[in-house]
Amino acid sequence: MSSVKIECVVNENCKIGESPVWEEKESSLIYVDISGKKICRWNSFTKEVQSVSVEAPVSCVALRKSGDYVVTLGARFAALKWKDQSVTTIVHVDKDKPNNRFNDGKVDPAGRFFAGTMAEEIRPAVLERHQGALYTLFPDHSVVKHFDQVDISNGLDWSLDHKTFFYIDSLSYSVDAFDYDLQTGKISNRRSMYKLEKEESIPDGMCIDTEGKLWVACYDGGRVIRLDPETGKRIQTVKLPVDKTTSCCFGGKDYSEMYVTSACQGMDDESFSRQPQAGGIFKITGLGVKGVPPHSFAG
Ligand SMILES: O=C(O)[C@H](O)[C@@H](O)[C@H](O)[C@H](O)CO
Ligand SMILES: [Zn+2]
Repeated sequence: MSSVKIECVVNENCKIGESPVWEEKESSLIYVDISGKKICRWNSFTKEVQSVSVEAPVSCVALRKSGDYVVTLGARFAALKWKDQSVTTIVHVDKDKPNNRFNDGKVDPAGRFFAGTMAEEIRPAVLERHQGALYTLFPDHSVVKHFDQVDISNGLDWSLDHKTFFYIDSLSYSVDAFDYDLQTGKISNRRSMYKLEKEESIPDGMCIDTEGKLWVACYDGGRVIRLDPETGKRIQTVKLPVDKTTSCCFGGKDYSEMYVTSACQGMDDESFSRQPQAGGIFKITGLGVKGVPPHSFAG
């Protein structure tokens, strides 16, 4: 554990960096800046960042089997063609709630795109409560709503045996588990797996490693924590040089590096001058554990 190293690989101040995804064929990390309204791609060889700007908050990006990407843009699922810099709407959700937008999302092991919504924030973590819901976009472009009454729909991932779905509604300060049916994409039997401690602050994005342990980025906690779903205990804490750590994924060679996104929106000048890398992308090496490659949307 003493060989853990943290490096800021993209020293640009995303307003809300989110949704890091490793794209093996490009040796790149893709991610979004939600309120910066752009999708970014950092090439790990050239160290260059390319980006596509869009006209609404873009809260997550995922790979697509046919190539290119799917994103959540405002309250829409949309297709992104990188070369053309074009986005086309697939489905619009929460039409009765014009103040809602999508937040975090991820593709399940069968190629379905899960993403949840929230009311737009007045300032970080302050918003109209219970306005969000969790949705799945199926490969045939049909949409299912799993539940509503969500505050801030956030991190999600699946267990290695695909029998459990892990999910975070940030303002519950809990990492929850559901039974997962990979055949149908249905979730059931919600329970809390881990309750955050006060200093860990707000649970945000998360990912699973090859030992089946969960890594959760703690917004305002300046850390990622490693949880054991079997025991419901925290087994490791890795602190970062910024407080607003938003999400994490594994990438790089054999998925042995962890990438962490962060935010600077809502910081005052004083805290920004103390944390000039706020909103940057960080690479953590030396964790001694690998991650699982991301799945691609099958539609
Ligand atoms: O990054 C996200 O998932 C949200 O879009 C953010 O707004 C933060 O989670 C939120 O501010 C913390 O409560
Ligand atoms: Zn998030």
